[in-house]
Amino acid sequence: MSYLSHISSIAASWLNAISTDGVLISAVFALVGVASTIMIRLIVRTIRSLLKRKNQKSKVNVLRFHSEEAVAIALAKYIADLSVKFIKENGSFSVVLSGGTLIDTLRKLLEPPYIGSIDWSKWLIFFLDERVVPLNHLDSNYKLALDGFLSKVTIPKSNIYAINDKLSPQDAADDYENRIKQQVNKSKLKRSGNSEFANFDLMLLGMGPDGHVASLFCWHFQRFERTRWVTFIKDSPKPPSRRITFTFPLINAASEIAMVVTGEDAADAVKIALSKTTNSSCFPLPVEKVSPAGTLTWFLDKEAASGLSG
Ligand SMILES: O=C1O[C@H](COP(=O)(O)O)[C@@H](O)[C@H](O)[C@H]1O
Repeated sequence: MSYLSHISSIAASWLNAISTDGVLISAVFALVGVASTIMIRLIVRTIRSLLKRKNQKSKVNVLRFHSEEAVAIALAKYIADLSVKFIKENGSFSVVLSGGTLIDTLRKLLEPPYIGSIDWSKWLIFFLDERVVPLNHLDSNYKLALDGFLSKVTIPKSNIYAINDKLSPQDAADDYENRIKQQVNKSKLKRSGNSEFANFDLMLLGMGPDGHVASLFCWHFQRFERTRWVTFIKDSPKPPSRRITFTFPLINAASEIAMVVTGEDAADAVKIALSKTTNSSCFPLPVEKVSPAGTLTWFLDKEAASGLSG
């Protein structure tokens, strides 16, 4: 790339020789040289990252069940099997939880055989997104997970990474991102092979009827974030408005993602995402940007899958 600066300086010296105002012309050429070098670097970097993303093809499984109960049963087995696998491989199992209906769908893990056989002491829990409210507030995803799941298993408290609820959305996002980075630096979490981002073992995602995942919504720029690990939103279309959220690069650096979707409300978004039909109002839907380094497994009940053929 430096040949551009070189050419600019040769041209500048020619003009310098023929111009009475050579200093000005040299400065202009030097500036043009620097600007074009920067632009070419940016273009090359963008093309490289687009190619990398194109090459990152997830393995996708779509599992359809006759009822929400059957989804809950299959999900528990899938999670328990991954727990054994990752604990064997890494000595720990890093799990990222969504809020919403997902927490109730985890209920079969609280029953035999899983409750007694899973090595809960090795689990590390993070939150995919969180509402910036006190942790004991009814809107808190942490409270939802604590009441419905975490208080009923023996995961050490120090392995549960709640957000700092005393901070503003921006500071809470920075703080959560830094805490995840610290765990990577201490090797408690792995780093992704393809990127700088943390590589969580399993992310459990829910999806809203509008196709949002985490707190990444249509018509909101957070879903285009490329460098941050965790970002914030102050005008979430779904209340409460102030939230923090993992970004897509961090989500897509995961080894396994389960997309757990139940109920008729979600059928349109599921159809758009899985039958690749286009959607005039928001393209692509946030859920369509979920494309992990590893495997994406959809868990759908009959209602959620009702728009799919077959
Ligand atoms: O606001 C949120 O919504 C999504 C979807 O929730 P659901 O109740 O429709 O399953 C959830 O995944 C996210 O964590 C939450 O903050």
